[in-house]
Amino acid sequence: MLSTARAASSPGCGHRPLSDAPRRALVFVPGGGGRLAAAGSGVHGPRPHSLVARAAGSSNPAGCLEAAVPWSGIRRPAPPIVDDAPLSSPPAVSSEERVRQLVLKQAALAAAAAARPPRTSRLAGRGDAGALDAAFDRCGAVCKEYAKTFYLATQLMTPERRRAIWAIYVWCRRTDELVDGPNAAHTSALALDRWESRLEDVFAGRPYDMLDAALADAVAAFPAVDVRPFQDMIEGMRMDLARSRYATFDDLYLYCYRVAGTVGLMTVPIMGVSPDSGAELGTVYAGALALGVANQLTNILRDVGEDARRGRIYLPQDELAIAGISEADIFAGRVTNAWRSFMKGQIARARSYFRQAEQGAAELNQESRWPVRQTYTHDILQSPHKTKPKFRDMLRLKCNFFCTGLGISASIPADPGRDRGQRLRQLHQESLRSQGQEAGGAAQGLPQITEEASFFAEPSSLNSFRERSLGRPVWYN
Ligand SMILES: CC(C)=CCC/C(C)=C/CC/C(C)=C/CC/C(C)=C/[C@@H]1[C@@H](COP(=O)(O)OP(=O)(O)O)[C@]1(C)CC/C=C(\C)CC/C=C(\C)CCC=C(C)C
Repeated sequence: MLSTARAASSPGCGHRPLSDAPRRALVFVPGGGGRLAAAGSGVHGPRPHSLVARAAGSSNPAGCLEAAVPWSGIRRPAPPIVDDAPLSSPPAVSSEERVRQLVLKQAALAAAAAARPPRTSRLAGRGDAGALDAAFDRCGAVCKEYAKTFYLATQLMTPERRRAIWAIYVWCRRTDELVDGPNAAHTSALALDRWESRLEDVFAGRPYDMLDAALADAVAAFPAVDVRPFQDMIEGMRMDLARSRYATFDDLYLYCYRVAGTVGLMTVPIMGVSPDSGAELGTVYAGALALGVANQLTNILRDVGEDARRGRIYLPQDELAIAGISEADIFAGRVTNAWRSFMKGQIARARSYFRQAEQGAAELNQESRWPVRQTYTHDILQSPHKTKPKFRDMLRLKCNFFCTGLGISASIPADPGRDRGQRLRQLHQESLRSQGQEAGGAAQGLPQITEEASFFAEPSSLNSFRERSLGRPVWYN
């Protein structure tokens, strides 16, 4: 989400009251495509005007993409054209349905690519292996710096897979930093256009710097990785430049797909599906999409207060209106019964996406499951109506923690692997002890999202990534 500097200069951040809206409780409809319904009525409130703002301009259209050392190297044939209508066209069907269709196409493309022989033309084969190794090492170092537990978990993967995942992680983080990092105020729509054409060059085997070169090598090694989710993530960043309100959940869903669901589509072809899986590839992809959406929704609920302080509200306006919550209430951080009940519905919705994600995660290659589960943030979603952990919850947490441990050993096929698994588990514990609040939720001391907490949590404790990136050398140039 957007940085303070950008949000402050971003138009469309006015505080528009919704106070004349009817007050109604919203309940989550399981299996209802993420829908919340007004209790006792199938009727939704009026759809408020969309407060779409124009894209923020910048005196520095180059943004922060200029400083890298050019790289010449591998060629990858142009990626297959995906003939989906652009997701920005007026919706005849819901965004959720259009994204679902796109995900199924991605799964079909991946299946077709997997049937082709592996590509051989790689940078590594051209005498650049040392430089390429250094590029991947750098990606690993960035990943370790920003997401240590996840980085440790990737040690379970084959070297080729983990290098590719690191390269994708770094590309995603660079992309996010364009609108959310210390230099975000300099990111214009033009800078994002240039970032996108640079992405196309990466997929065409013309990387611009060493981090791009790692990605170019990764996508050459895993031809089922398609450019579309990468382009869609950039589109998500464009949404962040252009708007600060979301009229409906369907609008917000599109944003969540673009900035987070895309991560799943980028990475499933690398992680691979278990040979024992009987599931359709589409189910696995749908789970991957759901995990990104679930994590992003959780992120949004975690950051309501922080975003509001930047004039931004990533909550469906029609649902706020039905709940009788005004923008003024949000900007003032008013915790009313209406707010609690609203949050209860939002938490239930996020949880439902986590449940769907698990159906896909269970089908992945065993060595990929733990790394994936390290990215779940569901532990910070408190059960509704509980602000203090009860004995039952503590027991459940302990069980979760124990099961994570079992997951690790179960993913180790042979004795040497078992030793490696034990060592990894030990490293994981050490890293948790030393970091205090790395990924993984309640058991590891993350701030909890209750129906009210997101207003009051200290911003500085909420976002370790962003905090850690400030005041450091800007590695993503
Ligand atoms: C195991 C594996 C392959 C993990 C993927 C790791 C990866 C490539 C992560 C990239 C994450 C990233 C940097 C995304 C950029 C956009 C962004 C920042 C999205 C938000 C992440 C949270 O970051 P943060 O707390 O820093 O947020 P702030 O911007 O600072 O506010 C997101 C919430 C998205 C995270 C989404 C995922 C990690 C999705 C993971 C999905 C999979 C790995 C698919 C799993 C497959 C199945 C079948 C379930």
